[in-house]
Amino acid sequence: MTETKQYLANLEKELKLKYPEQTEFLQAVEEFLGTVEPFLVKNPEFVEKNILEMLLIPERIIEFRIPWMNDQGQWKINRGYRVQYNSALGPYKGGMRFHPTVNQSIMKFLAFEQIFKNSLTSLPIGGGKGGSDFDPKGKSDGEIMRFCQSLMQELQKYIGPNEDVPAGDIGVGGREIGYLFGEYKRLNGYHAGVLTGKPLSYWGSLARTEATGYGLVYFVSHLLKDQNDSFEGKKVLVSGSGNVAIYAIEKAQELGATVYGCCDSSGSIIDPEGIDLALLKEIKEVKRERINTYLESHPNAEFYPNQSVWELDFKYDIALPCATQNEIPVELAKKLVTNGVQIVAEGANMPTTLEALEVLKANNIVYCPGKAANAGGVAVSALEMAQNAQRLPWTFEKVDQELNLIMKNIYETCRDTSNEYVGDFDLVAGANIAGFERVAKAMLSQGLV
Ligand SMILES: NC(=O)C1=CN([C@@H]2O[C@H](COP(=O)(O)OP(=O)(O)OC[C@H]3O[C@@H](n4cnc5c(N)ncnc54)[C@H](OP(=O)(O)O)[C@@H]3O)[C@@H](O)[C@H]2O)C=CC1
Ligand SMILES: O=C(O)CCC(=O)C(=O)O
Repeated sequence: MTETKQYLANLEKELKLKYPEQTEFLQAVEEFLGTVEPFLVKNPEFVEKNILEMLLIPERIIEFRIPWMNDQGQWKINRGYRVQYNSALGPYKGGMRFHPTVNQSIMKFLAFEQIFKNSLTSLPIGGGKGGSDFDPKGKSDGEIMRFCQSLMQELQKYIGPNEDVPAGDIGVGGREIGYLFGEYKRLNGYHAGVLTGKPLSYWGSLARTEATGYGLVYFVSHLLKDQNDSFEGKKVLVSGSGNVAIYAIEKAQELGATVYGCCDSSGSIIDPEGIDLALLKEIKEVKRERINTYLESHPNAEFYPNQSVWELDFKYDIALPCATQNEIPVELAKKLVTNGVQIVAEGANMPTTLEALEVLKANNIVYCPGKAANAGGVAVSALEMAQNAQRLPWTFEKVDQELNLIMKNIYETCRDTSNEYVGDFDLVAGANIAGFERVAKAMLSQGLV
């Protein structure tokens, strides 16, 4: 084993001993450390100065309780988190997730990945993430509002337009950001730039709602262009049916693909005529219903209860996982292979397990890691911050054009960096090394802080 490999193995071993229960965090770190050796060999100063050990420890983790009252007058308590992981490149930036599975391991993995994602955008944003184990499903508007207000009572002490700028993630969209913003304003005055993903009537950015899904499809379209190919005529499946999934479907359809299926946590639908996106938006964005209600208007579609789209027997070209972490374990990766998939591009954060990734690699399936492919959302959040600071809203076309350029740049950076350091087309290594390089240089020049 080379000295650098040994150094990396020791870092990983120490973390495993310290946090054996933080499986998602350890997984994200293992994937990252497994790819950066060629860069460290060429740039030994980062090993000498122990930048990696510093990078692996979050600058700060804030954990707090969130008391709130339900509609029946009962007292409820949830846990809240904000992981302020790394501020070498700018204020901490990353979403808030409301989901019952949220714990410190999930928060840390998301914030860790966010550092490199944000770095890849080339915009001035550090890495952070937060959320709560609160389950928004089945809650009334009043309950959501009271919960968000209580969360912000505590979180407001730690955030600000130049300190830490949260946004949405699973379970947090425009409605929740609105309630969070209102409470921050009541306590601190009007600071438009303290949150992104705001509704348009008060300093939200046009195209932020669409940005992650559109950005994902732009990323893949630049990859396809490199292969003299395009989305035209491609068969696509998407997991999830939330913000990222819906706008990935919209852009893929616009570019000529047919998206046959998507899902939520209750099951999957396949529509042989292609997903009716207007109906899906009505079900998910307006009525907040379960996905099987799609069949009321499209009886020719099939509903597969409790099955993810990746479990189905269906031939398609492109898989866009847009639901959650580890939704593609090894057995489903094998299923993707037998279903004839050629490209897997992640809208979700870390939806593919490490073992599943090996299966995809072994079968020469092009794999686009989330930290590169889903960076469009946070990139447009940074553009929202720029608009808020300028006090000028940009047009949809301007933001969308910038987004496409940013995704092109991220794709090309990952491709070229992997060629330079690995001598191969490996977008995981490319994303990790290019994302790390910018952060590491900033950390080195800022000294021991
Ligand atoms: N929003 C953004 O800008 C960005 C989001 N991402 C990532 O994209 C993914 C989706 O986020 P987003 O669309 O915003 O979230 P939403 O809450 O809008 O949608 C999430 C979707 O995924 C499904 N889902 C979530 N958890 C599970 C689960 N455990 N099992 C099965 N299905 C599940 C949900 O189904 P159900 O409603 O039934 O739970 C829903 O359809 C996440 O991984 C997020 O981190 C990445 C970059 C930016
Ligand atoms: O827009 C943002 O700041 C957050 C986006 C996010 O949470 C993510 O990229 O995973």
